[in-house]
Amino acid sequence: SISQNSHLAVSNFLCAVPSSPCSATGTLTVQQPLNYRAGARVQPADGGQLEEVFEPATGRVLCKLPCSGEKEVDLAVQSAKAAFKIWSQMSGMERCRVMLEAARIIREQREEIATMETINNGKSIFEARVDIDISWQCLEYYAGLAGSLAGEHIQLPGGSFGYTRREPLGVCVGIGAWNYPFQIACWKSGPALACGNAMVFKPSPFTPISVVRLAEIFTEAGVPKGLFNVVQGGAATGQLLCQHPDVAKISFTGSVPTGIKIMEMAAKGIKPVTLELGGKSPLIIFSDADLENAVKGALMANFLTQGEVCCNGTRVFVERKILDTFTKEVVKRTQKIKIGDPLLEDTRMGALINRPHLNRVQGFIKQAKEQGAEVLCGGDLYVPDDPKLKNGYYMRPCVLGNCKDDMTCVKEEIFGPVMAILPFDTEEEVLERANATKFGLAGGVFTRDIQKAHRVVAALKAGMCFINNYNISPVELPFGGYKFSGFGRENGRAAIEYYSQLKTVCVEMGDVESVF
Ligand SMILES: NC(=O)c1ccc[n+]([C@@H]2O[C@H](COP(=O)([O-])OP(=O)(O)OC[C@H]3O[C@@H](n4cnc5c(N)ncnc54)[C@H](O)[C@@H]3O)[C@@H](O)[C@H]2O)c1
Ligand SMILES: C[N+](C)(C)CCCC=O
Repeated sequence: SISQNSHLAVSNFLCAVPSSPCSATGTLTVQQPLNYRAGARVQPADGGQLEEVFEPATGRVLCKLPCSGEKEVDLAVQSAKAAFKIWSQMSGMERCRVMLEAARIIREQREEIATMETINNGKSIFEARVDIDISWQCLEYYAGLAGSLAGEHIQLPGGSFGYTRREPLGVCVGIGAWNYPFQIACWKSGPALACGNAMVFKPSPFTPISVVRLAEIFTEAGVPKGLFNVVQGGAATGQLLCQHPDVAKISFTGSVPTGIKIMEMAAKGIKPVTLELGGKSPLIIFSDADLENAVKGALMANFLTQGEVCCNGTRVFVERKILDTFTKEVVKRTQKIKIGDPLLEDTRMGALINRPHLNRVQGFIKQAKEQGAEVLCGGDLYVPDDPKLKNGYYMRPCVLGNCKDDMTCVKEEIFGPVMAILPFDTEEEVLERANATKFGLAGGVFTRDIQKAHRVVAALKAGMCFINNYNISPVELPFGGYKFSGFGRENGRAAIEYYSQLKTVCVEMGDVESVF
């Protein structure tokens, strides 16, 4: 069971006593407006096109979202600029106190935020609670670092010296994906605010709701009005943000094609970027692994958030000696995953984000079959008995056997609940195959041989590697990709590098020795 995982234990403890649910599936009324600027919810100054926002569990329209234009984007950036002047002058300890208060409020509102996230994203409430816990832990962690951010003092000849100052960048733009809406906003705002920056955040137009609550929480915690703003919209709004001359940095989470466009725009303004992009990560199971843990790990690596997870280990390489035993057990457990109303306590898989995405995932499975893969379980649409869920976007989690490395289902990111099992014979062979991908976000290995485990992860060309576990998220550990999966890091001390800049000061204590 998922509760065996020690990194989820804190969350599970809190899960045991949920406060009364704020809303049931099919009933949430979205609080409007959804833009947030200068410390308040605002209608966009030039809201143009309306986007429909869906509740994945039921398929109903939750609200219509006005996409912000140039004027609104500029107002949000100006609001952030004004707040930056105040926030950046505060001491790290002062920022720490405000951020700790924000973390406390998130904890207090955990059930309400998790419910909102579940209704808008479709993931199970069980998982949404874990996401919210990771979110407040992130703010707590960076609050802790805020007070200790410092430069260096360097002695030079004759009593002269130099020192470095770690300074904020200014107005940072955060652009998020729809799979972890609240958590992505915290992973970006945590280090950004700790370093003294202001932020304008644009969530995915599919999941615009919970981030506005984060903005309200920051205000309630005491940040200067305008320090964290939310601008709603899709690609056009995102472009306006990236191209704005007063934006100092862009932190993006999303797909590789959009990441490329973001980098092009950033290049024109010489703006630093963090790119958290897609993946097709390998999970390697050796025959000496603890089979029970390896099976659990494979499920964790593939089926969280309906498989819509960037770092999923979707290429599961299994040493041939244990292929049949492992596969049988994985299939058995996958078939037992409880699908349905994501707000029910025992549901472990909810609905995919929207109908086009569900169709896309189904298309990958159809193509996999055409290319010779065998569907060992699932892959078909799931229609829950509850009539209110009949238009939701559900499918049964799928395990594919008889996979080959050149199949589309093994090469491309599916971003759905589809695991591909691939046999291997030797360590050398599996490493070669595991690294034969344009992506490099994550990777994992299950083995009882400690030397082999470290040798294998050292050879994996991926930014986030797991030994004998998968997809846990301690906020203390840096997270980010190699190759087409992006660059820059979120979480851990490493993220500070990406939200600050070093100023060097050289101090002369003697006379100037001029060459002229
Ligand atoms: N590495 C990570 O940490 C991580 C985490 C979550 C998701 N992802 C990746 O995200 C992808 C799924 O998310 P998605 O479908 O929302 O991705 P996406 O690239 O379609 O959209 C991501 C965000 O970018 C915005 N956007 C789209 N076009 C833009 C443009 N031209 N300029 C500026 N902004 C633009 C979108 O509105 C959205 O807010 C998957 O590939 C997944 O692997 C990566
Ligand atoms: C919290 N997880 C499961 C590690 C996911 C991180 C974000 C990727 O989509």
